[in-house]
Amino acid sequence: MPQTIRSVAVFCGTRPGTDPSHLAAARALGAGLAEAGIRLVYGGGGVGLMGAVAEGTVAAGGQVHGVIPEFLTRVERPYPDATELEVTASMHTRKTRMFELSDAFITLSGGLGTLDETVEIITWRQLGLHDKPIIILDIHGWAQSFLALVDSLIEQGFVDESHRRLYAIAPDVPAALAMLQRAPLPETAAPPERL
Ligand SMILES: Nc1ncnc2c1ncn2[C@@H]1O[C@H](COP(=O)(O)O)[C@@H](O)[C@H]1O
Repeated sequence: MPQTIRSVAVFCGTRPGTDPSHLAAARALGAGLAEAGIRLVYGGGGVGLMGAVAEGTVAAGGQVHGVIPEFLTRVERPYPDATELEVTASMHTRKTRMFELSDAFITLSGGLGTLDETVEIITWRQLGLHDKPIIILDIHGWAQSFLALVDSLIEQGFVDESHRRLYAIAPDVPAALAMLQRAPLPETAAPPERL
């Protein structure tokens, strides 16, 4: 019997955004992961959408593993009820640990940090460093400007058209959860020294 996804990293904002649908999606995603028996791995913060996704998971009885660099603990204020909170020495270690701990990645809405995390995990897949599913949630049109940028880069000959298949777009949380449940457990992942 094929193994399924057990642990998912969620990338999302330290702010809630102006439209309430982002916060609602964060809570629903957290709860949906818990109900599917999937552990949430995330940046450890208790603020904005990060806090909401963790709260959604814990409220539904799920497991939360936060990974936060020491220097950000005063700014992103760790979510107090996480099952586990790992404090790293640097941003790089945080990213590497989140990568190691996760079988798949979901991007929820967010700002520049969320974009950085998303683009990095896509480019690691482009480089063959892993084959873990990457799902981008398009809540309230959040992903549209990113998708338009990729279209423009393809049109200008800087990105191969096939690279659109490195990630999937989900219109809402139930669609993202359904994609996760259909995904096989990835087999390939580079050792941390290659990242
Ligand atoms: N350069 C960065 N690399 C990785 N993660 C980052 C970076 N800058 C900020 N972050 C983290 O991303 C999340 C979300 O940040 P938003 O800017 O609110 O999207 C947060 O944990 C940042 O520490």
